[in-house]
Amino acid sequence: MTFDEARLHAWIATWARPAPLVGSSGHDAAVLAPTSGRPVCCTDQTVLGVHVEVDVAPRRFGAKAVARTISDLAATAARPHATLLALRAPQESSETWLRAVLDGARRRAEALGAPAVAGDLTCAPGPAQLSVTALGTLPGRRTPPGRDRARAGQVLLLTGPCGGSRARRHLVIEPRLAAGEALWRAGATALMDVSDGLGLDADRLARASGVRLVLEQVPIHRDARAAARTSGREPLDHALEDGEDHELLATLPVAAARRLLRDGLPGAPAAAVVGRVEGARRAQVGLWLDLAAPEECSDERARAPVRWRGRGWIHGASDADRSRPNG
Ligand SMILES: Nc1ncnc2c1ncn2[C@@H]1O[C@H](COP(=O)(O)OP(=O)(O)OP(=O)(O)O)[C@@H](O)[C@H]1O
Ligand SMILES: Cc1ncc(C[n+]2csc(CCOP(=O)(O)O)c2C)c(N)n1
Ligand SMILES: [Mg+2]
Repeated sequence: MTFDEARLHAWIATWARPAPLVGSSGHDAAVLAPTSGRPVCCTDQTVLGVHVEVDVAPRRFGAKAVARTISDLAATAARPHATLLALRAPQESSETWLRAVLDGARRRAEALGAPAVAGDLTCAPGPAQLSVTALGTLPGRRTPPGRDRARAGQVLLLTGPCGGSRARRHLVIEPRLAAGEALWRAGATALMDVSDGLGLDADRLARASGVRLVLEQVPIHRDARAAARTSGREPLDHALEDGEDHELLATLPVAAARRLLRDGLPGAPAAAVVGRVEGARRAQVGLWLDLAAPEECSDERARAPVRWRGRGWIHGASDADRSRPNG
């Protein structure tokens, strides 16, 4: 069997009723029970050949699409509530494959606390694509976190090591939901997930906030060291440029960061303070690296931070100009 919307709808109708849904299943739009907290929403497209290899296991495709969307809720300190799944695939896709994509997505969504409440199916030539919209809630009244809210004097915290995600981790993303909420409650103002590369995303955070972000250490994932053995690139560059780590970057007061790390950040045992936030004139805004260990640097000038000039993932950029997004 190939793509047949009617058959797929009939199969979807057999799914268990999702908890947040109070309206009719299979209706034009899903009506949900009221929730406490402020509504939060985000959406991400996951495209075969762009975000996953074309021969990916279909359940993994579905699961990744959901997890990477929900990572944006984690980056907002929000609690997941529901998801919508929009699948587009070519006619020749087997029904078994299509069902597996949707089932992988549905199960991951359920496990992350955001059952799939609605969606859409489209048959069209070209690569398959699953677009996931997530709804969540932000508790309390505190100002929401924003990538534009880093302030001079804060420190930069990263929830885990980066790099080498393509080997495996990008398919099994663990959104840092508990850590995101704990960071925000502890006083983090800027929060962001690392999807396009630690360097590029930290640079975006710095520019959105109008500050100079100084990275003093880069926790390198063992997958980055493994990737470097065959890529000819440094493990540090893998950590700064690979992306799809889905760790959180946060800026917060130093005392709050120390307290959180002492008590343990939930779901993020390898979290660490990795840098500092400085006020800056316009020309200094962005990400800077200050990675030299003090004992290796008797000369004070050797410790002068250098501007980060690496690469990251920018859709539409060719390999040649994917770097230096901001001049
Ligand atoms: N088509 C669009 N319409 C409105 N806003 C958009 C559109 N595309 C992107 N944006 C906004 O631009 C900003 C950056 O988008 P982007 O998709 O890069 O998000 P991200 O969080 O950086 O990436 P990721 O989804 O990989 O975590 C977000 O605020 C997003 O909502
Ligand atoms: C087949 C294949 N090719 C390349 C990559 C790497 N990759 C794709 S998108 C992206 C950034 C995040 O995307 P977005 O900005 O859309 O959130 C990265 C690092 C992959 N995972 N699979
Ligand atoms: Mg994000």
